[in-house]
Amino acid sequence: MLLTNIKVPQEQVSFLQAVRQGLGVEQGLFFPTQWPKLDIDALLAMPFVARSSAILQALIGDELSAADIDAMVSQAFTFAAPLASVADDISCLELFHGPTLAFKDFGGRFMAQALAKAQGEKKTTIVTATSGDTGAAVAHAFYRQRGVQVVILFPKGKISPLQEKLFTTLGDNITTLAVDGDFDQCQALVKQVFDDKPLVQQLGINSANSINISRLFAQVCYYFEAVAQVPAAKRQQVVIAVPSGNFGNLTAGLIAKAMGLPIKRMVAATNSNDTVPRYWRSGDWQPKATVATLSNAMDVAAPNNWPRVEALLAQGVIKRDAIEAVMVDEDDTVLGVRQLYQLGYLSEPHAAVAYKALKRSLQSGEYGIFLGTAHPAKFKEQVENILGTPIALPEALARCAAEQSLSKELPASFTALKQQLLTLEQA
Ligand SMILES: N[C@@H](CCOP(=O)(O)O)C(=O)O
Repeated sequence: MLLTNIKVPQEQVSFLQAVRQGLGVEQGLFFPTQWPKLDIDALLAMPFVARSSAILQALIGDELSAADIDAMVSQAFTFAAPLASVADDISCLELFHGPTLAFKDFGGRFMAQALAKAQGEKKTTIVTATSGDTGAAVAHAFYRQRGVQVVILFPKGKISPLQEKLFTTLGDNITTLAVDGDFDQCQALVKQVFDDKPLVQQLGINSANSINISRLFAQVCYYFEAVAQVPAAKRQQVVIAVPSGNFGNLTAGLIAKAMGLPIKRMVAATNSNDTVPRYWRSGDWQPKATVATLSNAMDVAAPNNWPRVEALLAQGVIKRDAIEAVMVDEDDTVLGVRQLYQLGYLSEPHAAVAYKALKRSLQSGEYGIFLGTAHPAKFKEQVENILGTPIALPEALARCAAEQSLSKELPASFTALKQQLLTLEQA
């Protein structure tokens, strides 16, 4: 399967080249122009890992053997994505049963497998920006991997304390930089690194953000797993609400739909950082300064993956009415966490945003799924404040909670970042 640079379509690369390179020229994202059509009923009858391997084989093509892809998926997807019933015809797809308790484990771990195939042990420096969950997933997926240095940029003081502890306490080949700025500045810095060609060459620069297509392909698989768990009689009525920040998760769902998965509608749920819902209404792309919210991982003003959504629309494989864009403010987020708790379901602000957006969108006869992108305990303080009840820590969080953060501070400046990267190379 060839991937095309969305900005510079003459640049076309294979899957492994896209994995190796990360970003195309002029900061263009790689994306396929065609989508494989699959036998959906046969796929939905398969177990998760075997089905995911079949999906990824169809997306990647014959550049990797079926046996290789099987092995990669078996190594990466070692945890489940269960659908938890919350109310009549509403369920939460729980994507937080991996090692870092967030949906990013699917993509981060699969990318580690894909990069090993693409690069072997060739020296690589993975520069990644996080607004909360990507950082930990990437750090754990590449921790102590030979030949790989990971540098994670996060907005200082703007992610939850436990999200931060999960990746800033590891050390070894994981360097973490607390940037004096917001997530968008961190992401812009990562992209700027790709523009410095001598630096890219010298350090073997890559990114494990959803910039890298392997991250997104992996995420397509859990949408199939969601629909596979819906009662057969309801499968043509599925509406999925996605807590959206950088819009990789929504893009992965739309890819699944483009491949034939019966998803009636996708609801892009944002917090008050509502560039997309405003754009969807007005046609004006007007990112505003980021505001800090309870759902901090979605505090993104200029979602990186939006050009990929536009590409799917331009390809004609996704119709405009298949996407609804809904903003959920802070009061409604709090209400969502409380209402879910009253229904007997412990949740957290990101899932609550998706739940509230789903409730606004869902019509009679439809079956609603909202994505549970992170474990509630990652937002212990916020959830305890909202519910007034103590939240127990799973082992992964309890282990790192007491450890010392090893982060260094960094101004939001490319020169300062470059200096850090070069210092790391000399160490
Ligand atoms: N919400 C993300 C931001 C980075 O998104 P990515 O999908 O491009 O890695 C986070 O939690 O870090």
